[in-house]
Amino acid sequence: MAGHTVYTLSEVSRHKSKNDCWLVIDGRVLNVTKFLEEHPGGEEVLLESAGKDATKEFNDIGHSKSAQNLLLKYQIGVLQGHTLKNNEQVGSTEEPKKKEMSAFVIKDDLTPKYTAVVEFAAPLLVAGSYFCYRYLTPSS
Ligand code: HEM
Repeated sequence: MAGHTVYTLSEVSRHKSKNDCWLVIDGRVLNVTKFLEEHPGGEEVLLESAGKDATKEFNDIGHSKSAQNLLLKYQIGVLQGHTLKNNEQVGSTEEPKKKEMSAFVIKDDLTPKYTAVVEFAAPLLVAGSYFCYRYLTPSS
C-alpha cells in the first residue's frame, strides 16, 4: 500500500545515492533504491534524477501504463503541497468511463413504442389504399 507520509523536497534531496535513492514523480515520493538495477532504462538515468522531482523526465520518456502503475510499488509518501486525487491511480492513467454500446442498449422510454406503431401501420395503410383503389373502383 502506498505511503501517506508527507515529505518536503529538501528531505527527498538527502536521498540521492546508489544505496539510498528517492525521487518524486507526480507528487509521489518514491524510494527506488531496490529498483535501480531492475530499471529497463538503466540505473544511471534514475541516479541523475535522484533526490529531485523527476516528473518531467518520467513523462518525456513516454513510460508505459505498467511503468506508471509500478510507481505505486515504490511510493513511500507524498510531496508536501501535493494532494493525490486517487491514491490507487497515477495522474493521467485514470480509467476512462466505459462507453455503452448503444446498439445493444434497450432504452426504457416510451417514444420508440409510438414510432413502432406508426412504422408498422403506415405500410399497411398504403397497401390497403392501393388494394381499394385497384379492385374496388369500377374499371372503365
Ligand atoms: C520509479 C520510477 C520509474 C519507473 C517505475 C520506471 C519504469 C520503467 C519501465 C517499466 C520501463 C520499460 C519501458 C516501459 O514500460 O515504458 C522504463 C524505461 C525507461 N525509463 Fe523508466 N522508470 C522510472 C523512472 C524513470 C526516470 C526518472 C527516467 C529519467 C529519465 C526514466 C527513463 C527511462 C528510459 C530512458 C527508459 C528506456 C526507454 C526505451 O528503451 O525506449 N525512467 N522505465
